[in-house]
Amino acid sequence: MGLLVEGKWVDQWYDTKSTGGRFVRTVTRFRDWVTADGAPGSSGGGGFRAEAGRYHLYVSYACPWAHRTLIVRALKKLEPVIPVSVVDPFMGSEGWVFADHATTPTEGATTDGVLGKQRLYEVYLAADPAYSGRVTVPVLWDRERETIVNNESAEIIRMLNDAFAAFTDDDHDYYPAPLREEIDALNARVYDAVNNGVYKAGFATTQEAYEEAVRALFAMLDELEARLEGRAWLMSEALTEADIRLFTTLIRFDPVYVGHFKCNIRQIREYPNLRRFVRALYALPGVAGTVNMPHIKRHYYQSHKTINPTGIVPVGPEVWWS
Ligand SMILES: N[C@@H](CCC(=O)N[C@@H](CS)C(=O)NCC(=O)O)C(=O)O
Repeated sequence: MGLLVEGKWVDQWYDTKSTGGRFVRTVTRFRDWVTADGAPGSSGGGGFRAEAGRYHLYVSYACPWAHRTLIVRALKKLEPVIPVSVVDPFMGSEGWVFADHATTPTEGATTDGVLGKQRLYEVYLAADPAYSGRVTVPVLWDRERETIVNNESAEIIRMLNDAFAAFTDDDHDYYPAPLREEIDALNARVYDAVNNGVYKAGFATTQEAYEEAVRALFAMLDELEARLEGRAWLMSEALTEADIRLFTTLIRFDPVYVGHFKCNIRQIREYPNLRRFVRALYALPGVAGTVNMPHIKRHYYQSHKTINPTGIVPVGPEVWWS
């Protein structure tokens, strides 16, 4: 685990000393947009026109942020249009690495299908040899301009939703204009309390920071449980990106966050509506294939040695989501 500093890899764990034991996630750096005609998107420059085979996704099956992109890619039937490379779930001293560089590769991990690199940080350096910052998944790579278009999952899923309409017969809109304000408002709260909330609880290094995060997390889960009463999805009958963004945290919750991150006031399977919601989203065509529990469990329990020094991966829980 580490980061790049002016193009050099430095092996270091998250610094929480300067933030009172609180884990603070840094802002992502590559912010260009793929659009249908190559016009600039809401941030960054233009020149990234949607084309089949031009863009490549680097993901980890373990990562909830990367998982968003895999789900939208599957639901939009973009698998043939945007190929994927999958890093090994174990994140050690060199950060994310590909299957050919992993000590004990986990089934489902792949090599780097574009550049043939062995470590994900080398992909970042190929885009910017002087890059400083965290080396995270997901990454959307442009084969033509040989650079990273974007490494922010919230933006990548919007590109997959609307830039590639010419390459898919799926016309479902996961970010429909009339609901955008409501989706954005809910996303912000779910991000803070739930998606990032589990990390704030798990990576906290003071009791106070942990309790603050865990209480806010469960207050929000209780609210979401109430919101889902009598409705299929967060925005009522329309499946939107807000559901996908919540799902990737909920599917990891009982197997990982309850134990590993100490988010243990309740489990998701004890919430009738959240449980139904997870099962319904999991059952959508293509989604089950994006959920790789061995990668998810192995990543967290084995990579975070400060939290789980033995690296033992729990056997349970029993599967309730399918
Ligand atoms: N804001 C980013 C966050 C991505 C992220 O933090 N990914 C994690 C994996 S779950 C990662 O690659 N972490 C490596 C690191 O922080 O060094 C996004 O949503 O795309």
